[in-house]
This record gives sequence, C-alpha cells and structure tokens, in this order.
Amino acid sequence: MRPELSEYTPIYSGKVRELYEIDGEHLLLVASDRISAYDYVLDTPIPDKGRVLTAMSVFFFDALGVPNHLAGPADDPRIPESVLGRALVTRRLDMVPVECVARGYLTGSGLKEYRANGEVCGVPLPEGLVDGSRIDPPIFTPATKAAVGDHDENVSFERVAEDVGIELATRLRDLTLDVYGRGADIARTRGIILADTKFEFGLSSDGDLLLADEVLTPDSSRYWDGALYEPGTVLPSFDKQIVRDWLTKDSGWSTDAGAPPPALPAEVVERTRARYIEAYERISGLSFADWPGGAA
Ligand SMILES: Nc1ncnc(-c2cnn(Cc3cccc(F)c3)c2)c1Cl
Repeated sequence: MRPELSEYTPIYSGKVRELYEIDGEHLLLVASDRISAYDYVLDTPIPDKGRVLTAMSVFFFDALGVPNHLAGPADDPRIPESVLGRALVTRRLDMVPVECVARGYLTGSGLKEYRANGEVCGVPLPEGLVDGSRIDPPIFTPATKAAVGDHDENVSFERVAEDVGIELATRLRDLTLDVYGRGADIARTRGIILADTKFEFGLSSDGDLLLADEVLTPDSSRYWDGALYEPGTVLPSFDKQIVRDWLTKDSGWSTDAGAPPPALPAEVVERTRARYIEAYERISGLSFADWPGGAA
C-alpha cells in the first residue's frame, strides 16, 4: 500500500515541479505535466511530460554513473500512486547555490553576452561566432539562482570561487563539463543535440559532492534535432517548438500581448507529448511503455 502525497510536507513549488519532505533524510522530487513557454506556465498540461522527464533523468543518472542524490528506484514504495513515474525519492543534500551550466553551442543568454563583449561568464570565445555556433570544447558558464520569476544571472568562475571556495568551484566546473560532455555524446549518437544544460549539485552529510535535481532533461537543457543542425541557423526547440509556433503563429496571441497565453488545442498537446516520448526513446533506447505509472 503506497502512502498518500498528503502525508508528505511540501517544501518547495517550482514552475513545473514540486519538492516534498518524506523524512529528515529523504525528499520526494515531483515533476508535473505543466509546460512553460515565453516565461508563462501554460494552462494546458502535457499528459506524461512529468513521467517522460523523470525517466530521462533516471536514464542519465544510470548511464553516466555519476554519484547522485537518488535514494530509490522509480517504483520505490515510498512514492504515492498519484505521482508514480513522475517522482523520485532522493537524499536530502546541502545544495550548492550555483546553477552549473555547460554550453556546447552558443545561443540564448550566452550569445547575448558574447555579442556584447566577446566572452561568456569571463570565458573568451573566438571571433565570428553566430547563433548556434559549436563551442568545442564546451564551456562552464555558471549562474546565480534568481529569485522566483527572474532569470538567473551569469557569473564568472572567479565569482563562484569567491562564493564557495576555489576547491569546490573547480570540482563543480570539472564535474559539470564531464557529465555534460558524456551526456551530450550519448544524445548526439542518437541524433539529438543537447546544446546546453544546467546541473545542480549538493553535499551529503559526509561531504560527498552529488549530482542532484533533474539531469539532462528538456526542461534543464536545450534539445535540438541533430538532423536540422547547421551552424548559424537558429534551431527550434525539439520539445517546445510545436507549442511556441502555435502560440505565436496560429493562436492570435503574441508575447507582447501582456495577457497570458490561451489554452492549447488537443492536437498541439498530443504532438508535444509525442515529441517528449520520441526524445526519451531515441536517447535511452528504451520503451516509454515500460515506465511506471502509466494509465492503469
Ligand atoms: N536532493 C536535494 N536535496 C536538497 N534540496 C534539493 C533541492 C532544492 N531545490 N531543488 C530544486 C527543485 C527540484 C524539484 C522540485 C522543486 F520544486 C525544486 C532541489 C534536492 Cl534535489
């Protein structure tokens, strides 16, 4: 008999995720079916998005063999039926207050900084790069966690070293680049480019640095279709472009409307659900049908 979610204490609610306390040492990390676009959390959920992203994190935790915060399997008996498949039992860690971002391609805030001063987070880049240019080898471009609703602020490695000490800052950078590099290689051989990603790490009570939070999901990374990759072309988001295009080209809404986006039509929801499942099955080589918590 599984416990009810109401038996656990909610301790954090993000845009698309929640965190609960199971006991003094364990948390329940829950991924919802909510999707965000243009900094809005949309009214329409994408069925199974939470389960697919949870399955992706578990695949990468296993495939990359990095010490991490997982404290049980996807069907751990402590996971309530209502969130089975989209929740994980984790060890409670002392989270390091740094967004550990790795970039293998130049776009987004990194591109903006590069265009302004030829570098990203204090890392100089070659001249002549454009949106979508490959950054090889990938770079560590950390950020400080923003307050709710704000964007993270890119900071230099030196600033991270000031905040957490040079030893820990160096370990964060090395681990971030190593895990991103290996994860991106796995995805690339399956036709999906992970252009960049954001990791979070935490320290266990015995001082181990563990990979925490979600790992290499489409919510923490930019997923691009490798078949479409051309340097200098702005690549659509593998998972969110269907929603973005409908919102900005078909729905009559616009980002400067000042009003929240409209509900999504069923066809857009289903195609987006299929994109999430396609990304997982291509990267993992596993069938999503085998993941816990499906329709009974
Ligand atoms: N193992 C851990 N130990 C202590 N704290 C965290 C922790 C805190 N915050 N976050 C971000 C987040 C993850 C999911 C759902 C949310 F609502 C928020 C993660 C973790 Cl993962």
